[in-house]
Amino acid sequence: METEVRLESSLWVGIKRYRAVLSGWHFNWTEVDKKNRDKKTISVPVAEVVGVEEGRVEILPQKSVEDTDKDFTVFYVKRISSGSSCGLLWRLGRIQFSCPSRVLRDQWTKHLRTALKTHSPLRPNRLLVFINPFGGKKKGRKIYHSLVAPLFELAGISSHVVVTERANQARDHLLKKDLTGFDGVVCVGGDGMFSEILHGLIGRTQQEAGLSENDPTVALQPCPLHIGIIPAGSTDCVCYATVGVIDAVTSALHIIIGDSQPLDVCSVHQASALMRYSVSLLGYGFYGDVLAESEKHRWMGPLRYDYSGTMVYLSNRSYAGIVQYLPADPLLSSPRDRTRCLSGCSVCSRSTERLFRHSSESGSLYSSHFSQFSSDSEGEWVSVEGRFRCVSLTCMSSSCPKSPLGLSPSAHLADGTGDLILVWDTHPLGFLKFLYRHTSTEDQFDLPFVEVHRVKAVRFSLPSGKEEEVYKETGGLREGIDEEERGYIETVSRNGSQQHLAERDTGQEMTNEQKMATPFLCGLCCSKAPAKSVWNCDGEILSSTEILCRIHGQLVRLYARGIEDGAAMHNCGKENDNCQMGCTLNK
Ligand SMILES: CCCCCCCCCCCCC/C=C/[C@@H](O)[C@H](COP(=O)(O)O)NC(=O)CCCCCCCCCCCCCCC
Ligand SMILES: Nc1ncnc2c1ncn2[C@@H]1O[C@H](COP(=O)(O)OP(=O)(O)O)[C@@H](O)[C@H]1O
Ligand SMILES: [Ca+2]
Repeated sequence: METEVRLESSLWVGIKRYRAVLSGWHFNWTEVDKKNRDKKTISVPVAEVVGVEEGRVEILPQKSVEDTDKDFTVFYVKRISSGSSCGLLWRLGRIQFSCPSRVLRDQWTKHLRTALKTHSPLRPNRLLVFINPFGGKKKGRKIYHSLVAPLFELAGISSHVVVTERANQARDHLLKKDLTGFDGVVCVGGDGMFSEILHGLIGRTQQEAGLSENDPTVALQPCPLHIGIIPAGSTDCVCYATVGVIDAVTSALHIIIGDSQPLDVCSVHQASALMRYSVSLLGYGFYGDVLAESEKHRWMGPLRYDYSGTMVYLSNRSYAGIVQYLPADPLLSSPRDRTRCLSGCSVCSRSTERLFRHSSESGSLYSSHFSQFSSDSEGEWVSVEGRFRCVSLTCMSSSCPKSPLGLSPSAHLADGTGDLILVWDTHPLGFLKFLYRHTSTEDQFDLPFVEVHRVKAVRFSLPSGKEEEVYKETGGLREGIDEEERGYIETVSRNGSQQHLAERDTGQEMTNEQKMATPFLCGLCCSKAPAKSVWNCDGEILSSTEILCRIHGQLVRLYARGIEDGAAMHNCGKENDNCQMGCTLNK
């Protein structure tokens, strides 16, 4: 058995004397001064020590080392308030110690390095980095080279950097090239870039395991490589929802110390073919239309979503559909329980135990999920039919700066379930209220035309023979719709729209380009409205409307640890009541 590293001695920081202690999981130092009556100690978990260097080392404005033989410098993670959000910003802390002798200095550096290896075994040595130079505000390259690369260098991480020249280059690289020697893959970009990495890594892992991604009943193999995200995109939802802030330095530090956050992934199938994977937003109706519209305005950068969101809202659409879902165990958690999935979440930990227990019992990590798709359990499916403003499925909260608590504030990152949000057709002001609540702590599910279900799988199809009907423009809509009434609110066929819709329903799927050219906003200027929307799958338009989705628990791992509750750590800099971003949820 390995013996516990313990070291304690007097050290100097400038002209002040400190008592420094390395024991168990912590390294701490306390000023030895009569005035320091309350014995203020700085304590750093060994796992959060970024690096230990001999001499007096500076890294800004550039790295310099003053090679003195009695000094050593410790770099560590320091937390600061992020201002508006509850997650905490991480910064590089630095302290230079002087020892009475060189022997003691060498003892300190040796012991600290040994402790570091023991307490954070997932630190990467070698990373494969993909930079999308065109994501978000087109600052990916600058962000990586000025903020991230110097930290990786300090931590002794070697990286192979690929600046992409086309879409899907990163995905193809991961599917085909030799990945030996890499501990993780880092993407510098937005949710679209993350999605490429996700597809590449999941695909590669299944190829090597000899598993078919097309079959929704197959228990997919979890990916061995970790994914790091340096946010440089438009929405950056995956980063925000797993770290709590959009900040390149914070994310780089999570990568360096080898944090590990498992993440649920949803596979989306049409008939028996895999279409895509999704982690954040799989949305039909409003979110599909916003994406289709926004593609025409890419030049606007991140603003394209606000512009298109407003235009699509004004076009006032709803769509008919049949949604079937397989509910998750209601005893484990609920999307309305007003808890939040934070760092160290107990619901997710129990889920890990459950998955591993099944794995040791049956030999396959996810084989317990098999039965859910067998014909015996078909009875468990629930089916609803009607007209929807939007149908959304998310495997996690999907919080982002636009919506700091997200699409489903109580969703869990790694519990093996997703939240299905059904927004039935309603009055435009009702829908605006629903959207607006995403920007505050007000419960967007507490509206009579909204339902949320925690699910393991979802099917969506179009009602047969209904596809030529359009919504009748009556003043009869209201927020409080009865159980029996909502669903089939009166619909009517119109001559003009029949022709328009028939064009879209000839049985041939349109290409993405055709879809983007579809006049989504025709509702603004004429009465024609398409019968179908499109699916927005993490920012990509799907080419099919009728789909089957299945959640795969903890299929990938990120270099992250979930959102740290700033208020709970007394580090947020704000009182609970003053933190707008939902700390109050945990009261
Ligand atoms: C009235 C204000 C309403 C604000 C409503 C905010 C809801 C935001 C939910 C966002 C969930 C985000 C899930 C993440 C999706 C991303 O994977 C994906 C790709 O991101 P990438 O381009 O960075 O690669 N992003 C998206 O698909 C973008 C979806 C964004 C929808 C934003 C809609 C803004 C709506 C503004 C409506 C305004 C109505 C005003 C009426 C007068
Ligand atoms: N070099 C490139 N040229 C064009 N598109 C790219 C390139 N690299 C990546 N992409 C694609 O750009 C899309 C958007 O990238 P992303 O980084 O998510 O930015 P944003 O958040 O602004 O959408 C992704 O779907 C990705 O596949
Ligand atoms: Ca989940």
